[in-house]
Amino acid sequence: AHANQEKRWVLSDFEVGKPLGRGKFGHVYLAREKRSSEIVALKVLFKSQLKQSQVEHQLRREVEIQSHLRHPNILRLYGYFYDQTRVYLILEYAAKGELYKELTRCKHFSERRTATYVASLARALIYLHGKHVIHRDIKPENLLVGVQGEIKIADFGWSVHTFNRRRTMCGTLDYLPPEMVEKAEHDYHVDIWSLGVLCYEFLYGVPPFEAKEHSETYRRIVKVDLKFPLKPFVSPAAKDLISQMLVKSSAQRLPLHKVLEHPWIVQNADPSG
Ligand SMILES: O=C(O)c1cc(-c2cccc(F)c2)nc2ccccc12
Ligand SMILES: [Mg+2]
Repeated sequence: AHANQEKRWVLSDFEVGKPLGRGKFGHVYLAREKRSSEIVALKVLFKSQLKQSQVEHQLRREVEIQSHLRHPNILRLYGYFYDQTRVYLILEYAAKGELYKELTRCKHFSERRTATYVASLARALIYLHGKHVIHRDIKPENLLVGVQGEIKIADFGWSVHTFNRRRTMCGTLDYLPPEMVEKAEHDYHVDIWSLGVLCYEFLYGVPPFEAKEHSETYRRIVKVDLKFPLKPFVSPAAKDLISQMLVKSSAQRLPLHKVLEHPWIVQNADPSG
């Protein structure tokens, strides 16, 4: 099935506005679809760059996966089109932008804000896993914030359907669980590990296994060298949840539905998400 391509989109269907950000393969612009006046984010990717980086298949997979997903905490992909030199993705516009910029500004988030984000992400991951999709790249850079402050998972570039699990990886190791850094087979439990890393980073402002050298981060991950700083203060209940997610054996990690039932989440997450 095509990515809900009932309609053949063309660039002239849109009024293109200010740049929202730039990624490795091109820029994202604010845009308005002329007929509906709908505001969207138009992600423009250069074919030359995509070819050079050999990610065409990954992009097609990202489009195929994301276009079929419907969840309040997953960024919508409405469609795509391409011309001679570029591929365009028509994406939901997340009005409050990139979460990592907010985390940098605030240094760290409160327990209530963190628990609300973690609960929303757990629900989104339950939905994703229910569709046999693992994201594999859950990190602040891939999280956006909607106009109501709700968190949205974006960038499905590394997501896969569970049957074809690829072991190639790039970028920071910080979020990868032991089985991925050890290049063992891996499954949807990887997203539970990354959610635990995120929860820690939201509360402390730094990821749990951060180190100067890649080799040191690798050692800390495979050893699950988890330490909780004295500052900022974080409740024992929060540490308990993190400790139950950052478990080396993937099958022993707290299942996502149990994350939603954890006392710290129940007591701190805003039900509206
Ligand atoms: O010229 C093309 O046919 C073309 C199509 C697509 C493409 C087709 C569907 C979905 C999607 F996300 C991308 N990506 C490309 C990347 C590099 C060079 C050419 C192409
Ligand atoms: Mg990304």
